[in-house]
Amino acid sequence: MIDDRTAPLAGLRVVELSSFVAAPLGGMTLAQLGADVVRVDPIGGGPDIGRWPLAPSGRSLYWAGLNKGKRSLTVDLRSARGRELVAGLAAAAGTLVTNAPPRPGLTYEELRERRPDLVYARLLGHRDGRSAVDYTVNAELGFPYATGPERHDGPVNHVLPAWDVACGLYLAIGLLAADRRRAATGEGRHVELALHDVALATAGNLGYLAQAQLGEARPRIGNDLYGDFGRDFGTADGRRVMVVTLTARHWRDLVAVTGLGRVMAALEEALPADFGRDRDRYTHREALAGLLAPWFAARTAAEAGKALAGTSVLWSHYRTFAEAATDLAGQPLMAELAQPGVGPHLAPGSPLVLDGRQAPPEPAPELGGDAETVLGELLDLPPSEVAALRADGVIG
Ligand SMILES: CC(C)(COP(=O)(O)OP(=O)(O)OC[C@H]1O[C@@H](n2cnc3c(N)ncnc32)[C@H](O)[C@@H]1OP(=O)(O)O)[C@@H](O)C(=O)NCCC(=O)NCCSC(=O)C(=O)O
Repeated sequence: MIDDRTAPLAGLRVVELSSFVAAPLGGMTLAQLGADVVRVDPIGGGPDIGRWPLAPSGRSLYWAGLNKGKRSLTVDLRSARGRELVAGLAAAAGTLVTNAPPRPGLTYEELRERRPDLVYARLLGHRDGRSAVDYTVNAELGFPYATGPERHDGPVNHVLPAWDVACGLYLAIGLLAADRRRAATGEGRHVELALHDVALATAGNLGYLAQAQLGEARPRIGNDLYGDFGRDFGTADGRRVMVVTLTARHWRDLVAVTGLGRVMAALEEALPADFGRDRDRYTHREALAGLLAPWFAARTAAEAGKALAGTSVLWSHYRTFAEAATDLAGQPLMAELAQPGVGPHLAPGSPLVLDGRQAPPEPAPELGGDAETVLGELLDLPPSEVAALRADGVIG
């Protein structure tokens, strides 16, 4: 159970009209900090209800993973009665988070009439309201042309939906900032965030867009680290190790552990170069990698790891998801979760550690499974009225 120490948002109620990654992650982040988050979906589920990966039962592991610790209500959002019910819930909760296109009766302007101090946080694709997903935003901004093997011609997509993740967290921050202001002044707020803006801001914050404006093309460099020395090496047992040096100390340690001090010193003198400097390590990365590769090739991954473990060098074995899943029991973030429809498995709680404590994972709700408690607590509806709404097809 989430306890007081790990639930600083206890008392905050949020209605979430969402689907896919970003907005559900924002809502889950709030729930993991103790907020009461009610996800509202169309009857039968939103567009993400069956999204892969699936459990053998057919239940979506993606949906279960992104909706942990929430309550669920399903409503006929196409009917005026259904939307009226959701508007009442949003007004009662006082806070709404959404990435759905606004429906009549559920726009900020309409809801604010009912609840003047409403905090309404909305994720858009683009600023102007056009839809977008991580893949399309990425394509628009250049990342797929800077990703992948050096001699590859076309774009390379990334499997990590980075903008969705960043947006979910930004959405939670924006909502909490508005809620903080509301607590001080009583004012509500309309918070908007666009997936495209988050990606554009990040590309700008990292200097990539400034570099392009100044006329320099960012190269595609495979698994190499841009601007310093980092790449993968093959080991004697056919595995691969990622090695990164970011400081002069990391580089000194890598040279020492591989016994290449004299060779590197001779190369520095001959070039000339100073491998204590990041730009020199980057410029001469092919030569450096060529000298280092035999050390890795002569060792198993375990032997290389054992030698590197005592140094400041940043490194890791490459593993598949299947391999990473073999030692989850040792991770303090993970705890056994009895997820209905999926069965017991190890799932992450909140990565935030508060006074040394972490909120463990809570199961995702059964779709539509909390109608009685949600409508009873937020709208004071007795069970007979909830049953009537269900009989009329207004709720699922
Ligand atoms: C999520 C979207 C791409 C979905 O595209 P849309 O064209 O809006 O979908 P459709 O109209 O075809 O949706 C079919 C029905 O589902 C309803 N619908 C659509 N989106 C939602 C959400 N978020 N929640 C609840 N219901 C929804 C929609 O009203 C329709 O209902 P009826 O009218 O009743 O039929 C877009 O809404 C969008 O760009 N949202 C803002 C940005 C965003 O969240 N992008 C995805 C991030 S996650 C991501 O990138 C990823 O997972 O990958």
